[in-house]
Order: sequence, then structure tokens, then C-alpha cells
Amino acid sequence: MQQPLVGIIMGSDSDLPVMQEAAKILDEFAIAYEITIVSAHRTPQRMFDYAQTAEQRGLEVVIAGAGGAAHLPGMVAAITALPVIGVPVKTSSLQGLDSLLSIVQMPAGVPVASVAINNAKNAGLLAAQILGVKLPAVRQQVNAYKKALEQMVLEKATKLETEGLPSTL
Ligand SMILES: Nc1c(C(=O)O)ncn1[C@@H]1O[C@H](COP(=O)(O)O)[C@@H](O)[C@H]1O
Repeated sequence: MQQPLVGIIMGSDSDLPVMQEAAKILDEFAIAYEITIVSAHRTPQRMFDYAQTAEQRGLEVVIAGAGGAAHLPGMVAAITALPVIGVPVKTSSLQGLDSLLSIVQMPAGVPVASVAINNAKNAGLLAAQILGVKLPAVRQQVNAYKKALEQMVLEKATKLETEGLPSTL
């Protein structure tokens, strides 16, 4: 088995439907990752141990998703020198705005890179881009992904230009 380069953690198993999108992208790029549940609030010692050992265990990027008072990404970033990507997870009460603000409003000195609410896919992509700085094979995959995205949009544009509006509109 390959050494995991990315650690995907989330505050609760209820975040899994959102966070699995990060794992899917890493699978697509054949990037090894580990995935588990760690909560700064509910398992503070586990969170501390996870963050403190992340680097020596060979991880290079951490993706941390949490909803509500999303302290997990910031607390992990406070402990490790690895880049931390936060995923604000939408919960029922405040539509994810609470998590987004908890993640982006870090004090100077302790940055967390935040993606959009529920956008764990972008967290996976950003992790791949970070790894791509030193892994040309990963960088190539990111470039291929961007090309495919461009192609998809161009095809849609051509379809709209040639066929006009769909009748259902
Ligand atoms: N924000 C955090 C933290 C943390 O930041 O440490 N730990 C759990 N949670 C979040 O609480 C929400 C509700 O969790 P439950 O569904 O288990 O009640 C989840 O979105 C989780 O990420």
C-alpha cells in the first residue's frame, strides 16, 4: 500500500457525504490518503495527537471538514506546519455560513485555506495542486483535469450556440 500523502479528517460521520468528494478526487488522481473522524471539540486529545504526528507519519496536506462551530481545521493548523485545507460543512441551522466564517476568520499567523461551503471536491483538487508542486505526475493530472473541464464547457457552449435554448426553458 502507498504511503498516504493527504489526511482527510472530519468532525463527525455526519460530514461524510460531503467529505467523500475529496476522497473521490484523490482516488481519481491515484493519490494515497487516509480518512478518519477527529473532533477538536469531542476528541481533543485525538485531534492534538493527529495533528502533532501528521508530518512524521508522512502526510503532506491535511483536509479538515467540519460543520457548525468548525474549529477543527484551525486547531489542526495551530499544531502542524503542514498546509490545512478547511471544508465548511453545511448544517441545518445556519446553512454553513457559521462553518465558513469559523474557518476563514483565522488570526494572523495561523492560516487555513478554505474552500466554499460543502465543496470538498475543490479541497481534493487543491491538495493535488499542492502536491503537484513537487510531483510532476500529479501536476500533469491536474493539467489534464483542467483541459477536460475546458473541453466540457466548450462543448456546452457549442451546443447552446447551435441548438438554441432548450424547449423546457
Ligand atoms: N465542528 C465540529 C467539530 C470541531 O470543530 O472539532 N467537531 C464536530 N463538529 C461538527 O459538528 C457537526 C454536527 O455533528 P453531529 O452530526 O455528530 O452532531 C458536524 O458537522 C461536525 O463536523
